[in-house]
Amino acid sequence: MRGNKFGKLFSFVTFGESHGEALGVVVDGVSAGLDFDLEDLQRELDRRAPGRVAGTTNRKEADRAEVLSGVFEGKTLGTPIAVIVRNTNQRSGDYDKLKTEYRPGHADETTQSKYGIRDHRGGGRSSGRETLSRVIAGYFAGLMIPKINISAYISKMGPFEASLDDLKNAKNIAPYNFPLTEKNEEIKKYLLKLKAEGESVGGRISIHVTGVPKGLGEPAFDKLKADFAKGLLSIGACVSFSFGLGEEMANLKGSEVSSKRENFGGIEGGISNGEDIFLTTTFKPTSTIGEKAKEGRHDPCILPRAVPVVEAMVKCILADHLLRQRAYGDGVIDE
Ligand SMILES: Cc1cc2nc3c(=O)[nH]c(=O)nc-3n(C[C@H](O)[C@H](O)[C@H](O)COP(=O)(O)O)c2cc1C
Ligand SMILES: C=C(O[C@@H]1CC(C(=O)O)=C[C@@H](OP(=O)(O)O)[C@H]1O)C(=O)O
Repeated sequence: MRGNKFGKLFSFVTFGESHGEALGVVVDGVSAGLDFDLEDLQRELDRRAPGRVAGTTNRKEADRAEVLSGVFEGKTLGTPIAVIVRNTNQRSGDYDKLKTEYRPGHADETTQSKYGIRDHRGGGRSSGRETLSRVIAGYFAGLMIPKINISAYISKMGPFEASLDDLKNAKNIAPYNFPLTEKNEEIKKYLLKLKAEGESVGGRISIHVTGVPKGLGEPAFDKLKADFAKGLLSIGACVSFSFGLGEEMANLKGSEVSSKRENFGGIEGGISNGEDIFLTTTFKPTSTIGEKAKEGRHDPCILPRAVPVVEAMVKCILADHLLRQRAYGDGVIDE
């Protein structure tokens, strides 16, 4: 099975299955001498971890990061960084039926027919649990881009909608990552009801990035927007990506779209223009529904726990492009 590596100069390989021994990541391209803080890394993992928030999966995992290499006396060494997280709370019997019963929209049928073998337990390699490895990579990417700030939030989840202004007015949007935190109790009830009914719902995650230097991205295949698309669409259950006004552009005239540079979301010609970046991703409703959802431990909505994953992928892509820009020495570096 190929395609386990992401990035060019800042790159990482993720490994592990949801019901195996452990999952983890090897991150390559992290500069030497950066301050490493295990508590900060753990905080990022905790934001995504299962079993913490009512109305998400009940699988309780400590998700403790074990750093195996690449860090010495609180600093990065510049060598490959390997981190693992052990699985401790698998309930593999929940998946017995799924050996042969395939869930529309999940990876069961396509993986089985492509490889002739799969670890069916917990979705195996295709579990949303794989994304803990991305969160670890994102932590190290963040060390590489200290001047860039990335905030992702749920802009739509079922009937709940929020805007960037709502985010700007909010202090701490945990645990649901929805900016109108006064709705948290309602959200909890809504998600618990979906769970009890074996139903699921999708929505949108929006991302606001500040402090991005001008000049990241190349004009043809390595456009910054193209790498965002690939990185974000590679997150399980993400079904679309857009930037700036995105899909709304289909309904607008040129004079309306070009009236504000902001409408292009900080990327023109595939290259960052030095302004804030605005991205949007859509997530489908969780594929495990009905009796399988009621019997098992699933997220009735993926969005609350996908927010830190989205932020991590954006960090990795920006760190990679920043390194590429420095290395190629082609064009102006505006840092
Ligand atoms: C954080 C996170 C949690 C997820 N939780 C579940 C879940 O509990 N049940 C489920 O069926 N899918 C869940 N998914 C979605 C599956 O992982 C995803 O559908 C699967 O990897 C197939 O990929 P695709 O949907 O992109 O085709 C989750 C995804 C993420 C990112
Ligand atoms: C364990 C996690 O989420 C899992 C993602 C997932 C899926 O199909 O993607 C299915 C469930 O797995 P299990 O049945 O083993 O509990 C979720 O709990 C996690 O994100 O860490």
